[in-house]
Order: sequence, then C-alpha cells, then structure tokens
Amino acid sequence: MPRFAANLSLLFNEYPFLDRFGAAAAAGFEGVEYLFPYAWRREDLAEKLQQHRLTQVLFNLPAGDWEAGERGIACLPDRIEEFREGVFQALDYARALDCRRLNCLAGLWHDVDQARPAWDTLVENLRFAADLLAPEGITLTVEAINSRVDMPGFLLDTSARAMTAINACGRDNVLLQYDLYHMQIMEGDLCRSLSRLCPHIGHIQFADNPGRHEPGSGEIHFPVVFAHLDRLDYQGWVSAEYHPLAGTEAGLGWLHDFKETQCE
Ligand SMILES: O=C(O)[C@H](O)C(=O)CO
Ligand SMILES: [Mg+2]
Repeated sequence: MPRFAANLSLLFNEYPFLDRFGAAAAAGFEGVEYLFPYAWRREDLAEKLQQHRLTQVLFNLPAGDWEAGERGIACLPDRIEEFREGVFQALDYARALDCRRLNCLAGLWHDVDQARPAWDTLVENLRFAADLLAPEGITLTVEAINSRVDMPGFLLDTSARAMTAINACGRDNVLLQYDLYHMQIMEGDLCRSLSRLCPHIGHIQFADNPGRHEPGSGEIHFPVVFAHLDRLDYQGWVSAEYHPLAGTEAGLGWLHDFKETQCE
C-alpha cells in the first residue's frame, strides 16, 4: 500500500496552518508536505511534526514572488544568486525538519523560440543544489507541471522535458516529481508512464482531473493506479495535493476505502 502524505497547503484549510498537522495525523496520514515552510519558525514546525509523529516528506525551494505569479526561479538567468541563497535557506529548514526531499520548481519561460538561456540556467542551478544537498542525504526533485490549465508557460510541462533537465544535470540525487494530476492533463497513459519512469521518480503527488479535487471526483481510476504503484514496488511517498470539494475530512473516502481493501 502506498505511503500517503497530506499536502497541508491544500488540505485541511479549515484549520489554521499549525493545527493542520494534528488534523492530518488524526485523519490517518503519516507524512505531510506543503508548498513552503518559510513563513513559520523551524522550531514550531519541528515541534508539530514530533507532537503528531509525522514525517516531513517534502517542501519546495523558495520559488520567487508567488503572490505576484512567479512559479519558481530556477530557470531565470537574472535570478541565479537568489536561487542559490534559496537553496541554503531550504537546507536550513530541511535539517531542522529532518526532511529528505526538496522540490525545485523550474519557473515560467514564455519565449519558446529563445529557451536556451533558461535551460542552461536550470541545469547549472540543479547541479549547484544537488551538490549542496547530496552530502546531507537529500534528494532534489524536479516537478513537471501542466501548462494547459494551471501554469501556462511553465518550462517543464511534460515528463520528457523534466527528464531532459534531470539527465542533463547528471546527478544521482536529482529525481522526477511525478504529479498524476498534471501528467493526466498533459500526457495521460498514467500506468504505462509510471512503469517507464519509476526508477527515476523521487516523489508522487495526486489529484483527480478535471478540477484538481479528491480521488473519485474525476476521470482517474485511483484504485488501479495505486495498485500499479504497488506492483512496481514504488517505495516513495504518495501525497494528496488537491482542493477538497466539500471539506477535507468529508472528502477522505478514497483513503478509508483504500485502507479497508488492504485489511480484507
Ligand atoms: O502545483 C503543484 O503541483 C506543486 O506540486 C507545487 O508545488 C507548486 O504549485
Ligand atoms: Mg504537484
């Protein structure tokens, strides 16, 4: 059975942020992730993890001005210094939270005919981050995000593009973050691509499509996909990263169903 984590930026929004840890643990999650930890004190986050016996599964490197619409700065040639400072900041938090995975958002790049500078910058930045994180035993993940609905202009919008960056970077501790929701929009054929990419996957996230809501609300057959991950012997975390339709707890039927079938 996959190890399920809850993304606290999207789930349990009924509670103030620091109360979401307890709510996730009470709902049966063993791990948590969120977009960014930087607005909170490391000590407060670490205390919540310890109090509720939760694993900090992952969070993102600083990704620029999120409110202003930025979605990562790793591919931006004029932001290299800021990217590198961000890696140090993320490492500080990762140490305090004993977090073994950090995700890098490549960023938006709208000039498709002139993408070379973005790719070169991204690959150099990935190498810089990977080399800093490797001695700490931390994996750097690179996420492919759909450019059709959620992030028009995102540089790495297919698994092939993300793998091109990962291969060009050439570091063993850089792996793919495979988000079922984004890949369903861009590529489909989820089970076959999971089979092919499994050795390169460092983290999985999910939401149903369309709508980015809980499993069962859309077109993805999650029991089949989760069983497929077991067959592939995928050992990583699988994180719920969706907008609950009618309250987080009310939308956890998929988790309860799944746990029940494992007990039968
Ligand atoms: O949107 C996603 O799928 C992400 O995982 C993320 O971290 C940035 O939005
Ligand atoms: Mg995601």
